[in-house]
Amino acid sequence: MSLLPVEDAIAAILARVPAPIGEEVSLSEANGRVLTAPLIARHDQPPFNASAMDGYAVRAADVQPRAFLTQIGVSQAGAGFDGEVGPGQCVRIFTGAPVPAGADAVIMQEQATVFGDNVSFSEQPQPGRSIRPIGNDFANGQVLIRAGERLTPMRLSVAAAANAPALSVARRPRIAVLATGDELVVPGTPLDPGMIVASNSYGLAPLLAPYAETVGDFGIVGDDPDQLRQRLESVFADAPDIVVTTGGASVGDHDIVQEILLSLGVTLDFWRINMRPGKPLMFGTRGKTLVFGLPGNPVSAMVTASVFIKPALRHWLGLAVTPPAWRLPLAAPTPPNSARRHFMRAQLVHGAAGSQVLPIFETDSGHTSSMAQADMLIVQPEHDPGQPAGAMVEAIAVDAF
Ligand SMILES: Nc1nc2c(c(=O)[nH]1)N[C@H]1C(S)=C(S)[C@@H](COP(=O)(O)OP(=O)(O)OC[C@H]3O[C@@H](n4cnc5c(N)ncnc54)[C@H](O)[C@@H]3O)O[C@H]1N2
Ligand code: MOO
Repeated sequence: MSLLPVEDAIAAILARVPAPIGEEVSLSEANGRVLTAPLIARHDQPPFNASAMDGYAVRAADVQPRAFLTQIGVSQAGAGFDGEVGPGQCVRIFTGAPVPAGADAVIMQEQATVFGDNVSFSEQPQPGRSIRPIGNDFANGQVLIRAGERLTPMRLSVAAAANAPALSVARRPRIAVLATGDELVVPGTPLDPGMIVASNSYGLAPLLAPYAETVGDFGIVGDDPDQLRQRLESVFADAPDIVVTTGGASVGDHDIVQEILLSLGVTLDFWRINMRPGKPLMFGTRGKTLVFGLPGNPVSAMVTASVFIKPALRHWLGLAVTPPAWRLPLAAPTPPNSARRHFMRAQLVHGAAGSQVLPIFETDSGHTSSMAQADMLIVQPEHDPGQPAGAMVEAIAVDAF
């Protein structure tokens, strides 16, 4: 049986992902979205020379020890001083207020001694002192956030400062999730003999949600061909962009997901990857809909979603930068690997030696409690002989977007 290399599978998936489509959203709805058009400044920021301190706007050359300047007015944020500061004069000014014409420095009020309208200063400023010059932050026409970048709270703050009420961001896919298996019951159900709680969808939905417009949970369906066909028909009738099934992906007599998908018009691109866990992953398309058939084992489902669906979703959104694979020293040795690439559960640990990655030695793809401890997946190459503690290894951060 030939197994597809991981890179080939990712390439095959990315080739099916459509180009990003832009939609306008208001700033308050844009967090986490990915820009499809650059954010370009439409004005200089600050829009005027602004004071960085509460104090006095002065002509720097006029400030001499024991000399008094005459205060001729006040400039406050939102209400600047209209006149000009002449020789021997100063203006009371507050943080963020426009620096009046004639003044070329601001002295903070802690350095001032005031007698009525006369002010002397204990500091002799250089021109430009405590002034934020016009355009110092950004200039009209400057690209502030590029297309393909994800909006974060800090970037949204800049977008608002640039006076953009709405942004063009990538439309997110609508995702449908369906669990298959006769043995499955929803969480909270008393377990009859042979039954298993269906957990996969509860991990997959939040894993995929940050990239999705919606993640619809189509529940559990048994391994009966007619029921599975009917349920998948109703999934496709909802016209999702991406369908994710779990279970029934392997070669057993009840593993009928592939057969039913094919009968419903899905074209299969591949089935079975040279990896563990997650070997029986299948991927295809039905019209414009991408279809991922994940293995039922819970660790296999979460690992294949992380390794294959996440990159597809990033590509869908037009994200320009793929997250760098971490290179971290091992906190403990790894055992030799088989011919399949191993995505090894691991923990990120921080100690005196810095950050290290600690392998979790559980390899059972049904072992959920060890998965719950993992915040990294060490990418162990095919036929890797095993590495000593301290060796640098590649790892994927489970929570990385
Ligand atoms: N003869 C072979 N048998 C198996 C092979 C193989 O190559 N030859 N591959 C194994 C591998 S690797 C995997 S992975 C599994 C994948 O099997 P399926 O995708 O067909 O999954 P199921 O048989 O339906 O379930 C496997 C396991 O996971 C539990 N499960 C299923 N769905 C859920 C769910 N939603 N939540 C929680 N747990 C779930 C299910 O009860 C089973 O225990 O096949 C191997 N077999
Ligand atoms: O690949 Mo299966 O997911 O190892 O158990």
